[in-house]
Amino acid sequence: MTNQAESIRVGVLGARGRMGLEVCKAVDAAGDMELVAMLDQGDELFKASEAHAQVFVDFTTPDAVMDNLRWAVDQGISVVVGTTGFTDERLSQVREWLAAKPGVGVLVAPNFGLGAVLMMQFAARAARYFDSVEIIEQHHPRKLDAPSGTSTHTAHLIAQARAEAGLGPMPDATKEEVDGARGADIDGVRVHSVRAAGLVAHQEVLFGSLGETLTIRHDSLDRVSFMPGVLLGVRKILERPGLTVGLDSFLD
Ligand SMILES: NC(=O)C1=CN([C@@H]2O[C@H](COP(=O)(O)OP(=O)(O)OC[C@H]3O[C@@H](n4cnc5c(N)ncnc54)[C@H](OP(=O)(O)O)[C@@H]3O)[C@@H](O)[C@H]2O)C=CC1
Ligand SMILES: O=C(O)C1=N[C@H](C(=O)O)C[C@H](O)C1
Repeated sequence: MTNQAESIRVGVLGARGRMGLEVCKAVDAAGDMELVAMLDQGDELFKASEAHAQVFVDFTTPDAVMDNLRWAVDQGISVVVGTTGFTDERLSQVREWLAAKPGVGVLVAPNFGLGAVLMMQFAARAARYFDSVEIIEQHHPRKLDAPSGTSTHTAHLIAQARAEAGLGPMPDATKEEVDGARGADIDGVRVHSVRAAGLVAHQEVLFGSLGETLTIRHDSLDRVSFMPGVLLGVRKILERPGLTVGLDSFLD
């Protein structure tokens, strides 16, 4: 661990998990950060305030993340969140907590892969030009949730772009003979979740119109792919009070 005067003091929640382990390594290797707390299931959160963490990074579970956030915001600690499960209701709740703590920032990013952020931006841009669009997300089989946070966020962006362009429902005469055969319906966009050994995190957005298709695909082949985005979030969150959703505005 480094200990420089200017270092950002970082605590990691979910530190023994797949992402948490990678984040601990990345923070430890970053010259401008100090890894001051590594906490996982069963550890007491107060240890992070004793360690004077300025920023928490949370990669835990959808069940755990809200309690962690509540605690951190109350303590005046900013948080970079990768954990999934953020509904509009949850985001409103976080905004409410932050309203009482004006200097504190929370970044909730469905995907920290820079390529994945671009994939979502490209999909939102393409959405107005095509009659049909479906999302196929593919992940490792130990993932706890489906559909993925990334696919849900992409579906919201696409639905918003289609609505702004005045597009109606997509053409689809299919009667679903077996429940789930057509995937989940998220804001009118079908999302198909694949889970298979060997995969890490992958997503295709398939657009179609008469006589043509466009496929936008992103692959995270290793969890190191998320680290530049996580470190960027840690560096910027202290200057961004309030709630930020998605890494996009941190990349400008
Ligand atoms: N935004 C992004 O770019 C990415 C987001 N993710 C998301 O991040 C989350 C974590 O993924 P992943 O690392 O693969 O999952 P893991 O299951 O490998 O890691 C989660 C860790 O959090 C621990 N944990 C559970 N509850 C608490 C708690 N209350 N306090 C502290 N730690 C706790 C778990 O312990 P135990 O196992 O004992 O329960 C586990 O060690 C998921 O929601 C995933 O979708 C993943 C990759 C990228
Ligand atoms: O659980 C994962 O692995 C991932 N979760 C996030 C999601 O649900 O979108 C981000 C990435 O896809 C990896």
